Amino acid sequence: MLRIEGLRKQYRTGDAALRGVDLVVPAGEVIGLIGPSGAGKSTLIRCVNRLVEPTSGRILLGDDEVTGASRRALRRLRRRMGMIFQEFALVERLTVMENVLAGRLGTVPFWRSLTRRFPPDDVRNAFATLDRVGLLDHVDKRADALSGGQRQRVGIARALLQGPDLLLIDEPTASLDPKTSRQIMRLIGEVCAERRLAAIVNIHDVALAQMFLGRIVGLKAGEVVYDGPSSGLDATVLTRIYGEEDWTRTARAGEAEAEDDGAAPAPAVSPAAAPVTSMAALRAAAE
Ligand SMILES: Nc1ncnc2c1ncn2[C@@H]1O[C@H](COP(=O)(O)OP(=O)(O)OP(=O)(O)O)[C@@H](O)[C@H]1O
Repeated sequence: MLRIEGLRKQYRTGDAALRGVDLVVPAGEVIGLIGPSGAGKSTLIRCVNRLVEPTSGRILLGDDEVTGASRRALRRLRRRMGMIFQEFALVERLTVMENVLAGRLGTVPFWRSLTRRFPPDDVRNAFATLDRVGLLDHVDKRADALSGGQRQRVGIARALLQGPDLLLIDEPTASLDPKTSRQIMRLIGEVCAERRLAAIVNIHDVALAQMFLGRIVGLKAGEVVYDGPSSGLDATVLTRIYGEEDWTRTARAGEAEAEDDGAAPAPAVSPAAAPVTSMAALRAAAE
């Protein structure tokens, strides 16, 4: 569970990006964070893992306080937070498997990374995770040979391999076509439910958020102006969040049925150990 209490962020420039945000995300729940440009969505996500230092307030992951944690404690806490990015953040010249194993770099001893061997359990887990996200046939492909949807699946698998309690997901579908976007959103919802992960998805596409996420938090000028079911996102609420516009079509689009994407459901395990070609690149990606 993630708990945020009275979170404020004032940048040195004087911008008050967050003005007292309270939010609880239970294990297994994925919330959609929406709001106009500049509302504070990215700041909120970055405060949770303290890439941006909060000005005041408390953030707790389970029973552990993120705010005020020492550098060492923060490193440990960050391992429990998987990040998924809009631009995927893959190492282009490395394979799918190597990119996914990068999710374990924070936990393997340095000598193992030098010998380019990961513990067999990590490798088994990587195969099972790649199977779960539908990429088992692509483990040896280089990242730069993948489609956008496949790249995002690698990003999801890498975050999952960390064994996180929380996923912080920044615009996961911004560079994807509409059908692939639906597949990725569906996959995120499924894996979070299966693994009881809390997740925050920063998302601009309101209809997509409404279609796949049960709960929506609307930010405006650093304040939560809506926190409720996605079915409650009607024209009045959208006006409160974004301002005046004809919202009738957006609100209706979110009610449309999602299409089936045929994602592979059953995990299979392969025990082979994977050599890693560039540990420096993997470490860079993991930091
Ligand atoms: N590094 C920074 N230094 C100073 N001000 C910043 C910084 N980052 C963000 N801000 C300001 O904080 C406010 C919130 O920005 P933030 O990027 O969190 O919004 P957002 O909702 O994620 O916007 P978008 O949807 O466009 O990404 C804005 O006024 C922005 O100008």
